[in-house]
Amino acid sequence: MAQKYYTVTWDQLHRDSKALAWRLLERGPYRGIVAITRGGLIPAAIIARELDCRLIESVSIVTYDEEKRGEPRVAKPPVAAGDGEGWLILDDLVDTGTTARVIRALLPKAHFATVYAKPAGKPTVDTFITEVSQDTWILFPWDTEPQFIAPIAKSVAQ
Ligand SMILES: O=P(O)(O)OC[C@H]1O[C@H](OP(=O)(O)OP(=O)(O)O)[C@H](O)[C@@H]1O
Ligand code: HPA
Ligand SMILES: [Mg+2]
Repeated sequence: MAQKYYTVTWDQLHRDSKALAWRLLERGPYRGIVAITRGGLIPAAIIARELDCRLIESVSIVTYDEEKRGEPRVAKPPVAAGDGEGWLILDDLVDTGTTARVIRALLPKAHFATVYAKPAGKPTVDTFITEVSQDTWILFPWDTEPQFIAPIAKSVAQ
């Protein structure tokens, strides 16, 4: 299990994805967007809207079972993006870079961007917005829900 958690709200994800769209705008236009499912789907939808891009391809790469990393499995390869020339690949984050290396091998000429990045994955991504430490687990809004938290005075040892 990770040592720290970094909770991302829907609002924050929307803002960070828009910040990424601003950065990607100057590198465009793009032929289309490749969303890495599932985590890349929501950033891809937000960024496609901002970049006015209607052509969305999906690639399914399964690397984790909750916080446990396994061998990456391509459950659905790209069918429409050729060698990636002119295409933008989007994912929610790079952690170890395992998923990124698989997608780069499939689409070597595409631009690869993520909203969040950890140090080990940073060299595998072309553009990202926010970095968190390697021992931090990012909790995305689709993995969480608001719940009761005890008052600070009752949760620390007196
Ligand atoms: O840099 P890495 O160590 O490869 O980790 C990053 C990948 O792991 C997560 O996907 P996951 O395999 O959990 O699948 P999901 O997107 O369907 O949840 C995340 O969405 C990235 O795609
Ligand atoms: O920090 C993370 N959060 C959510 N999913 C992930 N997949 C790899 N690393 C992470
Ligand atoms: Mg993923």
